[in-house]
Amino acid sequence: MRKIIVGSRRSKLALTQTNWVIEQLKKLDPSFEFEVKEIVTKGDKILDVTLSKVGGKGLFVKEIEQAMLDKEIDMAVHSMKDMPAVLPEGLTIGCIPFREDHRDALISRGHVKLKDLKPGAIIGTSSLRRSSQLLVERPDLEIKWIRGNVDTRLAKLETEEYDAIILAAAGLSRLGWATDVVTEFIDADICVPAVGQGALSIECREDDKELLELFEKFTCKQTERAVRAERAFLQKMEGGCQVPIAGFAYVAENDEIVLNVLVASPEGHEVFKEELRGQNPEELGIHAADLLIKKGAKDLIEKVKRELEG
Ligand SMILES: NCc1[nH]cc(CCC(=O)O)c1CC(=O)O
Repeated sequence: MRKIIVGSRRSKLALTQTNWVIEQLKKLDPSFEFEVKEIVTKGDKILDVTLSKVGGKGLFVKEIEQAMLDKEIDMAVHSMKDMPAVLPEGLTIGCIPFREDHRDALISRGHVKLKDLKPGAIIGTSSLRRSSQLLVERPDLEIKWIRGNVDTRLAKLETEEYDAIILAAAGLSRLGWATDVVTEFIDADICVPAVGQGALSIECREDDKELLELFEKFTCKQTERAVRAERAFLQKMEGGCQVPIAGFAYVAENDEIVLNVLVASPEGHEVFKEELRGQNPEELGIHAADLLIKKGAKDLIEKVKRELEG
């Protein structure tokens, strides 16, 4: 019997997701044994700065990927939205399970909805994607950076001066928070979710045929097509983390993929937004990026980069 070593970050969300996936895989095929190996990543150690300032997404994933290449672990479960657009050679996303709620969730003191928050209300988020889109709706809001894991942020809403915070609905539900902690689920047309938000990514070595065969049974084809479109968009945009980029796709009844994308300026003054439909995920994602680039999104990205460097 093969024992699969599963690498996981030590955060409660990461371990919860990892253990949940292991339980599902065991049900699908009881012939494997699993062992979790905890890995502390750079992203977990740096808690005092905005993520976008210290290198963004890759931080949570890189060390885990290295352990996989070194065969210290065989697979890992990541939040899809923490995955960089390009994977290291030799590794692959072997499985994308059914997607949870893709939306962002507003949690406010006294359960006051977004449109009813008092002028100048303080919103806790460290995501440029969320802050810029909220500012489009409510330019008067004040954004205050907040860090820490989901439970820490919820605690800060009680103890620090935030009027509201925004978190991914999926993270909340995976951690066992009932939906009634959420004041308002924000629809994708108001706040386009992060690429991959609400989905999981199970990564393994490209040549691990045994695992890939097992993963086949746990893959959600529709989520996979949607996420592939989103990630093709992300890769083609090459935005880095200083510019708000968002992408969300779903598969409609006729099997067509509907992809919503957004690139915006950090303050929400400039917004490039599109909705496209198509059958081929990669073509659709690239097409979406090309459209935004043509409208000026790439110039905006370059401008923001120059401002940060200069
Ligand atoms: N940025 C951290 C992160 N990475 C994945 C999730 C949770 C949910 C998901 O899978 O999208 C979260 C928390 C959050 O954004 O609220």
